[in-house]
Amino acid sequence: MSSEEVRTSSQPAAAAVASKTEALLELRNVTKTFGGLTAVSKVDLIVRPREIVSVIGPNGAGKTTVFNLITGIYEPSSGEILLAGRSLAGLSPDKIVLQGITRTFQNIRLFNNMTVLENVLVGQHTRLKAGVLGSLFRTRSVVAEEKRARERALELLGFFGTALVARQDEYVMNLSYADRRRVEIARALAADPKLLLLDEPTAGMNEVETLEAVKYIRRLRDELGLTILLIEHKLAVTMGMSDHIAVLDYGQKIADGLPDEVRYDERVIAAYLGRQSETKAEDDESAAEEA
Ligand SMILES: Nc1ncnc2c1ncn2[C@@H]1O[C@H](COP(=O)(O)OP(=O)(O)OP(=O)(O)O)[C@@H](O)[C@H]1O
Repeated sequence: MSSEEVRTSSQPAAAAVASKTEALLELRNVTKTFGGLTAVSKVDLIVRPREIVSVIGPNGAGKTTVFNLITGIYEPSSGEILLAGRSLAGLSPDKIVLQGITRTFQNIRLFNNMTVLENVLVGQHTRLKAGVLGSLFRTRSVVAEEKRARERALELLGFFGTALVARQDEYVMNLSYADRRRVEIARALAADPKLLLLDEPTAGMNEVETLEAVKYIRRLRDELGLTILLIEHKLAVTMGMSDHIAVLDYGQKIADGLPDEVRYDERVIAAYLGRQSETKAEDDESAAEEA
């Protein structure tokens, strides 16, 4: 698929005004080490409201670690992460969700033994007020809150059309891969985020499903006003919809710019080609060993 095919509707919208707008998310000189390994090294990143920003890079470049740092799964070894100017230091993942950051995962993480609707309801739990006593005695306010939560969950499923609403009582394990990705996004939306992190939202999808995903990611920004940071391996997808693209290699940010700037950046080309030739050399070595 060419980037032209993906770039079907709006051009990156926020880039023109980006330099004048305050950051929603800011990484300042963020480093994460695991023992002797530096997974993320002195990374700066700015994501402004209503931007779609991609983080790309070869395998092992540090992309997922950046997501885990933003969502509080890991603490930076040094540096700072701010949301709307406020540091997220020391906040647990739950508290970071309450600040307005939610995510999806590279390997879809849904509760397979729960229905589509129940999975989306789980996403709202951080926002529900019912305490233990209220839930036990099912007070009127708890019943009303549950009703509102179900309505909201159905509304979120409806964002993806009528198909998932019709299958609200189906176990998620019976859904197609593409539908499970949609349910995971609906669950992330249920916590009412400002910033949505999508970890490889089109992984495992065919070309038609990928184009569909590109459209709804744009709609998340255009209709729900969300800011989106995504990791994506399909370069045509990122090139077609990103306001800017940050490129990581061995934990360092080696480029950050408009799609066309990044596409022709010599360091970026070298990083991708370098890793490919490493992989090829490893393949050749193991083939030689096997022979
Ligand atoms: N919990 C951890 N403990 C030790 N090393 C880790 C841990 N998490 C990540 N790493 C290492 O940090 C580096 C960056 O990994 P990361 O998963 O962030 O890369 P990535 O760019 O997301 O890769 P991929 O595209 O393959 O998912 C790798 O060398 C990885 O082995």
